[in-house]
This record gives sequence, structure tokens and C-alpha cells, in this order.
Amino acid sequence: MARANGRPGSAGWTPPVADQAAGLRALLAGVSGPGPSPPAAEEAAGTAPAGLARVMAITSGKGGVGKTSLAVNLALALQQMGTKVALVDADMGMANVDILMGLVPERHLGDLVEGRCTLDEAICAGPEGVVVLPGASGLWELASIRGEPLQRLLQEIRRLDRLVDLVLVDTGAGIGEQVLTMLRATPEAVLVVTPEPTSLTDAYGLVKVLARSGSLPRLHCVVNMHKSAHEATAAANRLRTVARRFLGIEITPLGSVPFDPVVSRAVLDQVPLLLRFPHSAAAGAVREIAGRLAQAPASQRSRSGGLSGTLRRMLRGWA
Ligand SMILES: Nc1ncnc2c1ncn2[C@@H]1O[C@H](COP(=O)(O)OP(=O)(O)OP(=O)(O)O)[C@@H](O)[C@H]1O
Repeated sequence: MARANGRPGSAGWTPPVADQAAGLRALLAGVSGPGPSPPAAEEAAGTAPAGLARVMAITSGKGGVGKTSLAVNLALALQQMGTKVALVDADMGMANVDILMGLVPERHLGDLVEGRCTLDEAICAGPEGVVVLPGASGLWELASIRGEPLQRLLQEIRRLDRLVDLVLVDTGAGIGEQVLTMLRATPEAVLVVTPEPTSLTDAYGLVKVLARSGSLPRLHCVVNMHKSAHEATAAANRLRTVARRFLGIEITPLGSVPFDPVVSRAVLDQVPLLLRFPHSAAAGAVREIAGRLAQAPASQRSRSGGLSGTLRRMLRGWA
């Protein structure tokens, strides 16, 4: 469980205190066993086993485009709309979901992967009841676990799959091996770009590498930090058009978030934008994107099985 940072000025949400942590534990206790493993035939047929969470990566070709800010605030917006959300910080180099949410986690994903703690101990109660699995390490370690420790981990992750409706995974940026392995295994991904040519080029580069591997998630895109609606539309269209024309891949635009100085102020306060500046233009834009995301049909391709299914595919990718 996590401690709150207790920073003065962290207004806008009540940080997790003992009873919230206990509430989360109680919720997990209600999800008693690991549940049935999704049968191989079901997975091959591409039908999602009932009760397992939809999984979506939040990724980018270039760093610093606002991927983590979007992941945190999308999680909040969706939760406020009634979707139960878990946010997994899998950005190993720059794991900072906890910082943006004002949490001080005692455990993280790496501890769970290496069997040093249970899921209950690794997760934190974030604002609005978002379940947060903080990062730091754990992805490389995943590649080498086998046998009994792996089965234990999969059981724990299946509990998370049945606790929430949606798992958002904040990945690292770029085309590193960890990110690619994760994206090849993930059913859906939101590609975050800014209107800058470097961001669009790097995003296209990422899609191209994934396309060559023949295994890529259903792709959505969000244009962040735009200066005008026209600029945002032009950027989304450019990315869409080149991906369709040269790679034969569809990227569905989900909307855009304007450049808004309150985003950085919320980061400084370590309070998510949606709670610190709920009436800002950027917060409104995030809520619109969340609405579209909730409406978009979940991917049913042979990629079902919640986060535990994604994990199994990642392990096959590394094998
Ligand atoms: N819409 C926005 N308007 C203004 N500033 C923004 C906006 N979105 C993000 N930022 C700022 O951009 C910076 C980078 O954001 P963030 O850390 O979320 O990006 P990232 O893509 O996750 O970066 P990294 O690759 O380092 O993980 C932060 O200072 C954040 O406050």
C-alpha cells in the first residue's frame, strides 16, 4: 500500500488513508480465487472470457509528449464515468504515475513480479478509487520467470483482471524491446503525439516496426499540446493517412488536448489535473476522450484474456 505524500498545497483530492487502503483490500478479498484460466480454444477464437478486464496501453514514439499525464487523467475520467480502472505503470525508465498522483508507494510492479509481495501489497488506492500498480522495475525480470513463481504471478494478475473493467498500461516511449514486446501482446493502444513533426515521425516509426512484426494492437491516437483545433486535426490526419497509405493500418483518432499551462501546475502540485483544475480546457478535453474511449468497441481479435492474457503473450514473445 502507499502513503500519501502529504505535500502542502496538494489540494483537490483526499489522499489514501488507512480506511481507503482497507477498502481496497476488502475489494480484493471479494475477488477470492484466481478464477478459471481462459481456455486456449476460447483465446484462439478471440472471444474474451467473461469478467476479465479490457486492456489498453498508453504509448508514444517520442518521450515527453504527455503520455503519463494523459494516462493518469484518463484513468480518473473513466473512473468518474463509472468504469472501474486500474493503472499499471510499466514505463520502466521514467515510472512516475505515483508522483503525478501524489502517492508514495512502498511496493511496486517489480516486487510483485519477483514474488516479494502479493497483489494486495503492490497496489495503491489512487484518487477516485483508481487502482494503481506503481512501476520502477519488473519487465526484464518478467522475461526470466518460469514454473511456480510464474503461475503465482498469473493468478495474482487474474485477480486484478476481475477486480476492474479496464486496465490502462503506461508504457515507455519509443521502440525499445520491452515496449515493443508489450505492445505486440496488448489488444489496444492509445498512441499519444504532439503536432511536432518529430513526434509524428517517431509515432509513425513505432507503428511501422509493429506492423513489420505482424502483431500490433488496435490503434487509437490522441494529439496532445495543440495550439489550435486546426493544428490538432491536421496532425491526426497526417498520421492516419501515412499509416493507412504506406502500412495499411487504421489509426482511430480519439480527440485532442490543448496546450494548457494548468497541466504543469497540476504536476507541480502532484494532484491530477482532473481534480486540481476540473474546469480547465485540458480537463474537459480529457473527459471527451474518455467518453469516446468508453464507447469504442473493445478489440475481440485473438487477444482476449485481460492483463493475464497479455502477460502470457508477452512471455511467448520473449521465449
Ligand atoms: N496538454 C498539455 N499542456 C501543457 N503541458 C503539458 C500537457 N500535457 C503534458 N504537459 C507537460 O509535458 C511534460 C511531459 O508530460 P509527461 O511526463 O506526461 O510526458 P511523457 O510523455 O509521459 O514523458 P516521458 O516520456 O518522460 O515518460 C510535463 O511537464 C507535463 O506537465
